[in-house]
Amino acid sequence: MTKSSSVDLVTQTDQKVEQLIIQSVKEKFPTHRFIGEESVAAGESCVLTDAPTWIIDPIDGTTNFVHAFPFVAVSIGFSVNKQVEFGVVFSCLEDKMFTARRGKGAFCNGEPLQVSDQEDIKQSIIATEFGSSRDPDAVDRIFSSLRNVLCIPVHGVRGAGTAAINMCLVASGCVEAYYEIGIHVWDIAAGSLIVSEAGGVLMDVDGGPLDLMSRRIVAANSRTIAERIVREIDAFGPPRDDEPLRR
Ligand SMILES: O=P([O-])([O-])O[C@@H]1[C@@H](O)[C@H](O)[C@@H](O)[C@H](O)[C@@H]1O
Ligand SMILES: [Mg+2]
Ligand SMILES: [Mg+2]
Repeated sequence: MTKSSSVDLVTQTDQKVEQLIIQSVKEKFPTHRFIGEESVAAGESCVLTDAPTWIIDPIDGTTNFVHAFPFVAVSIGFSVNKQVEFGVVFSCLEDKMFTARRGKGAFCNGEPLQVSDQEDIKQSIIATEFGSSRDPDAVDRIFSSLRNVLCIPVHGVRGAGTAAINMCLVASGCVEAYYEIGIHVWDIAAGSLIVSEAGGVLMDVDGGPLDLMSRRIVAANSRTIAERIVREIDAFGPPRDDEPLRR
Protein backbone atom coordinates (compact mmCIF):
# COMPACT_ATOMS: atom_id res chain seq x y z
CA MET A 1 0.00 0.00 0.00
CA THR A 2 1.03 3.63 -0.24
CA LYS A 3 1.02 6.37 2.40
CA SER A 4 1.84 10.05 1.74
CA SER A 5 2.55 9.47 -1.98
CA SER A 6 2.77 6.73 -4.62
CA VAL A 7 6.43 6.15 -3.71
CA ASP A 8 5.95 6.08 0.09
CA LEU A 9 5.31 2.36 0.62
CA VAL A 10 4.03 0.26 3.51
CA THR A 11 3.43 -3.49 3.73
CA GLN A 12 1.55 -5.71 6.15
CA THR A 13 4.96 -6.79 7.42
CA ASP A 14 5.81 -3.21 8.51
CA GLN A 15 2.54 -3.08 10.46
CA LYS A 16 2.88 -6.55 11.99
CA VAL A 17 6.50 -6.03 13.07
CA GLU A 18 5.60 -2.72 14.70
CA GLN A 19 2.63 -4.27 16.56
CA LEU A 20 4.83 -7.17 17.72
CA ILE A 21 7.50 -4.83 19.10
CA ILE A 22 5.06 -2.46 20.80
CA GLN A 23 3.00 -5.28 22.36
CA SER A 24 6.02 -7.10 23.74
CA VAL A 25 7.63 -3.92 25.16
CA LYS A 26 4.29 -2.78 26.67
CA GLU A 27 4.04 -6.04 28.63
CA LYS A 28 7.28 -5.20 30.44
CA PHE A 29 7.01 -1.39 30.54
CA PRO A 30 3.31 -0.48 30.59
CA THR A 31 3.93 3.23 31.34
CA HIS A 32 6.40 3.87 28.52
CA ARG A 33 5.47 5.83 25.40
CA PHE A 34 5.97 4.91 21.76
CA ILE A 35 6.63 6.71 18.50
CA GLY A 36 6.25 4.09 15.78
CA GLU A 37 6.32 4.87 12.05
CA GLU A 38 3.17 2.90 11.24
CA SER A 39 1.27 4.02 14.37
CA VAL A 40 1.95 7.64 13.39
CA ALA A 41 0.78 6.84 9.84
CA ALA A 42 -2.42 5.51 11.44
CA GLY A 43 -2.96 8.84 13.22
CA GLU A 44 -1.09 8.59 16.53
CA SER A 45 0.77 11.68 17.71
CA CYS A 46 4.45 12.15 17.00
CA VAL A 47 5.69 14.36 19.82
CA LEU A 48 8.90 13.59 21.68
CA THR A 49 8.45 14.29 25.40
CA ASP A 50 10.73 13.79 28.42
CA ALA A 51 8.96 10.48 29.18
CA PRO A 52 10.68 7.17 28.42
CA THR A 53 9.88 6.63 24.73
CA TRP A 54 10.55 3.79 22.30
CA ILE A 55 11.11 5.15 18.78
CA ILE A 56 10.47 2.38 16.27
CA ASP A 57 10.99 1.89 12.54
CA PRO A 58 9.71 -1.67 12.00
CA ILE A 59 11.23 -1.91 8.52
CA ASP A 60 13.72 0.73 7.48
CA GLY A 61 14.07 0.23 3.75
CA THR A 62 10.51 -0.78 2.87
CA THR A 63 11.12 0.04 -0.81
CA ASN A 64 14.11 -2.33 -0.73
CA PHE A 65 11.94 -4.94 1.02
CA VAL A 66 9.21 -4.71 -1.63
CA HIS A 67 11.77 -5.08 -4.45
CA ALA A 68 13.96 -7.69 -2.70
CA PHE A 69 16.91 -5.27 -2.76
CA PRO A 70 18.88 -6.87 0.03
CA PHE A 71 19.24 -4.14 2.67
CA VAL A 72 16.53 -3.81 5.30
CA ALA A 73 16.70 -3.09 9.00
CA VAL A 74 14.63 -2.90 12.16
CA SER A 75 15.50 0.24 14.11
CA ILE A 76 14.63 0.85 17.77
CA GLY A 77 15.80 3.82 19.81
CA PHE A 78 14.91 4.52 23.44
CA SER A 79 14.87 8.09 24.72
CA VAL A 80 14.49 9.71 28.14
CA ASN A 81 14.39 13.52 28.54
CA LYS A 82 14.51 13.68 24.71
CA GLN A 83 17.97 12.08 24.73
CA VAL A 84 18.57 8.69 23.11
CA GLU A 85 19.81 6.28 25.80
CA PHE A 86 20.23 3.17 23.67
CA GLY A 87 19.74 2.17 20.07
CA VAL A 88 19.52 -1.10 18.18
CA VAL A 89 19.61 -1.54 14.42
CA PHE A 90 19.25 -5.09 13.11
CA SER A 91 20.38 -5.39 9.49
CA CYS A 92 18.25 -8.44 8.78
CA LEU A 93 19.81 -9.89 5.62
CA GLU A 94 23.38 -9.21 6.71
CA ASP A 95 22.48 -10.71 10.12
CA LYS A 96 24.24 -7.80 11.83
CA MET A 97 23.00 -6.48 15.17
CA PHE A 98 24.26 -2.94 15.78
CA THR A 99 23.87 -1.73 19.36
CA ALA A 100 24.84 1.32 21.38
CA ARG A 101 24.22 2.57 24.87
CA ARG A 102 25.00 6.19 25.78
CA GLY A 103 28.51 6.41 27.20
CA LYS A 104 29.18 2.69 26.67
CA GLY A 105 30.28 2.48 23.02
CA ALA A 106 28.81 1.00 19.85
CA PHE A 107 29.00 -2.61 18.70
CA CYS A 108 28.21 -4.89 15.76
CA ASN A 109 27.42 -8.46 16.83
CA GLY A 110 29.31 -7.65 20.04
CA GLU A 111 32.46 -6.28 18.34
CA PRO A 112 33.34 -2.62 19.08
CA LEU A 113 32.76 -0.11 16.28
CA GLN A 114 34.96 2.86 15.38
CA VAL A 115 34.36 5.48 12.70
CA SER A 116 36.92 6.04 9.91
CA ASP A 117 39.88 8.30 10.76
CA GLN A 118 39.96 9.79 7.23
CA GLU A 119 39.73 13.61 7.53
CA ASP A 120 40.31 14.40 3.85
CA ILE A 121 36.91 14.64 2.16
CA LYS A 122 38.58 13.99 -1.22
CA GLN A 123 39.54 10.52 0.04
CA SER A 124 36.03 9.79 1.30
CA ILE A 125 32.82 7.95 0.39
CA ILE A 126 29.62 9.78 1.31
CA ALA A 127 26.25 8.07 1.76
CA THR A 128 22.94 9.76 1.03
CA GLU A 129 19.45 8.99 -0.31
CA PHE A 130 17.03 10.66 -2.68
CA GLY A 131 14.16 10.26 -0.18
CA SER A 132 10.48 9.79 -0.93
CA SER A 133 9.53 13.30 -2.09
CA ARG A 134 9.03 13.68 -5.85
CA ASP A 135 8.21 17.37 -5.59
CA PRO A 136 10.32 18.82 -8.46
CA ASP A 137 11.64 21.73 -6.38
CA ALA A 138 12.75 19.39 -3.57
CA VAL A 139 14.31 16.98 -6.10
CA ASP A 140 16.21 19.87 -7.76
CA ARG A 141 17.63 20.91 -4.41
CA ILE A 142 18.59 17.33 -3.51
CA PHE A 143 20.34 16.95 -6.88
CA SER A 144 22.10 20.30 -6.54
CA SER A 145 23.52 19.25 -3.14
CA LEU A 146 24.49 15.84 -4.53
CA ARG A 147 26.29 17.44 -7.49
CA ASN A 148 28.18 19.77 -5.15
CA VAL A 149 29.25 16.92 -2.86
CA LEU A 150 30.26 14.64 -5.77
CA CYS A 151 32.29 17.39 -7.43
CA ILE A 152 34.32 18.29 -4.31
CA PRO A 153 35.41 15.66 -5.60
CA VAL A 154 34.81 12.66 -3.32
CA HIS A 155 35.77 9.05 -4.09
CA GLY A 156 32.10 8.08 -4.39
CA VAL A 157 28.52 8.52 -3.27
CA ARG A 158 26.50 5.52 -2.07
CA GLY A 159 23.11 4.77 -0.58
CA ALA A 160 21.89 1.47 0.89
CA GLY A 161 18.24 2.53 0.70
CA THR A 162 17.91 2.62 4.48
CA ALA A 163 18.91 5.51 6.70
CA ALA A 164 19.59 3.19 9.64
CA ILE A 165 22.05 1.03 7.69
CA ASN A 166 23.69 4.11 6.14
CA MET A 167 24.35 5.35 9.68
CA CYS A 168 25.72 1.95 10.72
CA LEU A 169 28.06 2.18 7.71
CA VAL A 170 29.36 5.48 9.14
CA ALA A 171 29.79 3.86 12.57
CA SER A 172 31.62 0.92 10.96
CA GLY A 173 34.07 3.18 9.08
CA CYS A 174 32.92 2.02 5.60
CA VAL A 175 31.76 5.52 4.62
CA GLU A 176 32.94 8.80 6.11
CA ALA A 177 29.53 10.46 6.29
CA TYR A 178 25.80 10.21 5.63
CA TYR A 179 23.43 13.11 5.09
CA GLU A 180 19.76 13.33 4.16
CA ILE A 181 16.84 15.75 4.19
CA GLY A 182 13.38 14.16 4.56
CA ILE A 183 14.08 11.32 6.98
CA HIS A 184 11.97 10.92 10.13
CA VAL A 185 12.82 10.50 13.81
CA TRP A 186 12.29 6.70 13.62
CA ASP A 187 14.84 6.44 10.78
CA ILE A 188 17.64 8.07 12.82
CA ALA A 189 16.97 7.71 16.57
CA ALA A 190 18.92 4.47 17.04
CA GLY A 191 21.49 5.18 14.31
CA SER A 192 22.38 8.58 15.74
CA LEU A 193 23.53 7.04 19.02
CA ILE A 194 25.36 4.22 17.20
CA VAL A 195 27.31 6.86 15.20
CA SER A 196 28.15 9.06 18.19
CA GLU A 197 29.16 6.08 20.36
CA ALA A 198 31.46 4.91 17.54
CA GLY A 199 33.23 8.28 17.78
CA GLY A 200 31.30 10.16 15.10
CA VAL A 201 29.55 13.54 15.10
CA LEU A 202 25.98 14.57 14.33
CA MET A 203 24.66 17.90 13.13
CA ASP A 204 21.85 19.55 11.25
CA VAL A 205 22.40 20.13 7.52
CA ASP A 206 22.80 23.85 8.34
CA GLY A 207 25.67 23.11 10.74
CA GLY A 208 23.58 23.63 13.91
CA PRO A 209 22.92 20.97 16.52
CA LEU A 210 21.00 17.85 15.44
CA ASP A 211 17.27 18.07 16.12
CA LEU A 212 15.77 14.56 15.94
CA MET A 213 12.37 15.93 14.83
CA SER A 214 13.68 18.28 12.11
CA ARG A 215 13.89 15.62 9.36
CA ARG A 216 17.48 16.60 8.52
CA ILE A 217 20.79 15.03 9.47
CA VAL A 218 24.51 14.92 8.82
CA ALA A 219 26.28 12.00 10.54
CA ALA A 220 30.03 11.89 10.01
CA ASN A 221 33.28 10.45 11.29
CA SER A 222 34.53 13.93 12.26
CA ARG A 223 33.52 17.57 12.61
CA THR A 224 35.88 18.42 9.70
CA ILE A 225 34.06 16.13 7.25
CA ALA A 226 30.60 17.09 8.57
CA GLU A 227 31.26 20.83 8.23
CA ARG A 228 32.71 20.37 4.73
CA ILE A 229 29.50 18.60 3.64
CA VAL A 230 27.32 21.26 5.28
CA ARG A 231 28.99 23.85 2.99
CA GLU A 232 27.68 21.97 -0.08
CA ILE A 233 24.10 21.27 1.06
CA ASP A 234 21.17 23.35 -0.08
CA ALA A 235 19.37 23.15 3.27
CA PHE A 236 15.59 23.22 3.04
CA GLY A 237 13.10 22.23 5.73
CA PRO A 238 10.32 19.71 5.13
CA PRO A 239 7.46 19.87 7.68
CA ARG A 240 8.81 18.74 11.05
CA ASP A 241 7.81 15.36 12.52
CA ASP A 242 6.15 17.12 15.47
CA GLU A 243 4.22 19.57 13.30
CA PRO A 244 0.52 18.59 13.69
CA LEU A 245 -0.47 19.02 10.02
CA ARG A 246 2.57 17.43 8.43
CA ARG A 247 0.65 14.63 6.67
O1 LIG B 1 10.13 4.34 4.93
P1 LIG B 1 11.31 3.56 5.42
O2 LIG B 1 11.73 2.49 4.49
O3 LIG B 1 11.15 3.14 6.85
O4 LIG B 1 12.52 4.66 5.57
C1 LIG B 1 13.19 5.28 4.45
C2 LIG B 1 14.65 5.53 4.75
O5 LIG B 1 15.36 4.71 5.43
C3 LIG B 1 15.32 5.88 3.44
O6 LIG B 1 16.71 5.85 3.53
C4 LIG B 1 14.90 7.27 3.20
O7 LIG B 1 15.52 7.79 2.06
C5 LIG B 1 13.39 7.38 3.08
O8 LIG B 1 13.05 8.76 3.09
C6 LIG B 1 12.64 6.65 4.18
O9 LIG B 1 12.56 7.41 5.36
MG1 LIG C 1 12.60 4.27 7.78
MG1 LIG D 1 9.93 2.01 7.92
